[in-house]
Amino acid sequence: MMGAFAGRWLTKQGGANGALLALLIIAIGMGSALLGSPAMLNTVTNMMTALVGVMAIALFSGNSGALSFGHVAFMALGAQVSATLTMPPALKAQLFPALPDILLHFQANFAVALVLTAILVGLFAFATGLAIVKLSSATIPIATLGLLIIVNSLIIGADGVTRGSQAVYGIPKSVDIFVVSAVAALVTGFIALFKESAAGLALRATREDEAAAAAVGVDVARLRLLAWVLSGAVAAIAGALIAHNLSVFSPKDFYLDLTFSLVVMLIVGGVNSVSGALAGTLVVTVMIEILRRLENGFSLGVVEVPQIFGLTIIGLSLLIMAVLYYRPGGLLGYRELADILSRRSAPVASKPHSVPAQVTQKDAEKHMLRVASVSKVYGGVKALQEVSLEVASGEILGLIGPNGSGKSTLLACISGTQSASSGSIRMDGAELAGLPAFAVAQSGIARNFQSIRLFANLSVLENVLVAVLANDRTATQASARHKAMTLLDRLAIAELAHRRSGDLAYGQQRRVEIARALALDPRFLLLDEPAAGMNEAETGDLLNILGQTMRETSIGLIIVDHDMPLIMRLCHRLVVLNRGSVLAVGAPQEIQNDETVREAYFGRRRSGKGRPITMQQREIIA
Ligand SMILES: Nc1ncnc2c1ncn2[C@@H]1O[C@H](COP(=O)(O)OP(=O)(O)OP(=O)(O)O)[C@@H](O)[C@H]1O
Repeated sequence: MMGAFAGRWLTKQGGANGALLALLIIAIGMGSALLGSPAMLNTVTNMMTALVGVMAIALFSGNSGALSFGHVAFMALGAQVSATLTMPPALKAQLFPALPDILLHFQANFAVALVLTAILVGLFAFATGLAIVKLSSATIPIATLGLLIIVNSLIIGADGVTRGSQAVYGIPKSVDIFVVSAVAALVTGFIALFKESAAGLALRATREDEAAAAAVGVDVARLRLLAWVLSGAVAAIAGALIAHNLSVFSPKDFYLDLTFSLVVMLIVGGVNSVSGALAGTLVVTVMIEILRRLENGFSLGVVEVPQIFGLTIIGLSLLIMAVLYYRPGGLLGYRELADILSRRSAPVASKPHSVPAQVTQKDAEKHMLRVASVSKVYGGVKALQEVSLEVASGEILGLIGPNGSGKSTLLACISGTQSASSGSIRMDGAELAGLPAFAVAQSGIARNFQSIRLFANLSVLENVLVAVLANDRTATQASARHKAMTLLDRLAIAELAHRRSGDLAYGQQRRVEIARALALDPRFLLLDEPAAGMNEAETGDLLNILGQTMRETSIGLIIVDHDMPLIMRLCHRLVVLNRGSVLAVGAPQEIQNDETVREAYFGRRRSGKGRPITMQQREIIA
């Protein structure tokens, strides 16, 4: 159990990057303790507490792609809770008159309080996260800002137990440069590990494309909730560190100003990189120190510049605008310290593993996918009307029909990307209609998308790894990598494994998408125009790959394509859709000679209604 857990969490890259960043943080902390002036020591201590807050936001926002303005609320709660847990009862009685007796008399040391604070605020994050993770990446920032405002108001309102808007003082001073450096190093190392873990990788896939991630079996909401809770607990630790460093705080210390500074640090360094979060914190801290000194007025030789009110905040605003304009990905973009030190701007290709020929075990068991009377209505558009079809293991079913006849909609309904308005979709008797896309994928139905939807900023290997890890809970990172490399080798793209998938040529991207779908070990594969945009040679290669896959596995395939020669050569049976209904079903030769199909196409042409028939459609009626 522990072995499997570690196998999914620990990666060489995450470990190396985490260790490097942790060492750097310890070096900065120890360097300032040994060599720095008291003022510098103070600045570095404050920077380390801010760093823990920045890392908390990086954990959620960097991996999920949804920016949070609400984490300072968890910091406020962290400060409040750890102060309450550590202060002497007599002082608590004076400051918090309405505090329940049990809390009044409970007094823990800092280490115990820190753990309890992380757990309690983590539970609060869980409760709030249940709603927040259901929102889209575009609406999460505003919802999290709302959370900050609500928590701030609640803290001020509950003055009997929080001291309201007044300062809480007398908090034991338990934090020095050594404590804060150790905590910051641990937190940063943990977040670097999380980023490369199975959960972190899947979360980064959802950042790139939620629908595509769900289609390979990733439960987006569950992973976002995990990251939200972990990051809430880390933010609470940051708040506790601030309280026990300064010994005093008030709610205004944990509000919009701090939120703005932390978000600036994160964006300046690069929200998608843990090393970037550290770099941003260093750069912005130095800048704040300089601007604060200049804010009170300074001399430029002959010219005396007077006090400039708000210079610090103006400077930070200009900095963030400049970074967003010149380097939208922040100083480090997607790069990590470990990549930079090994001089890799992007990971380089490695030799593929020696791989067995067989990817998926040939399954003796026969599976059936049955679509019965499925309809789909979009507003006033009846995209599908009472469509029924079935496909068996090992069968290749071609789904053809004019543009807009409902082919993509049918694939979307089967895969759970869209929910059918009515009807039933059963695999081996189990109802799939109504299941979310990730559950349909996990039950054994894989798909590609008509317009390619790769996780563009992940490597080719990572694209496939996400799918392997999401569908095999027992897979370790090592075993999943081996399987992913095997699939890439099968698709003849193993040498591209470490390239950023968004940089590949169209035909190569199509192959990555198919490898990613096969990584689910699917019982049925739904391919929507897999040959679109490919030249003749690429289409021929694809045909060979699909043919070989079908020979070696028992996958049932539904393929949509306008490339009639490909459909005719590949498919055992064809279903023709027309205006959302099944027009004909039969062997390719029968369909070619089918009067209804011929009439439907001729009819459309003669009447002049609808779109003109394509060259490929002309072939079917030729
Ligand atoms: N999200 C949507 N909202 C509204 N209407 C939609 C939506 N998706 C598809 N439609 C409509 O449903 C009908 C079927 O579209 P669909 O994309 O399934 O056809 P298709 O056969 O796959 O076409 P093509 O061959 O061009 O890909 C069309 O009239 C289309 O405009």
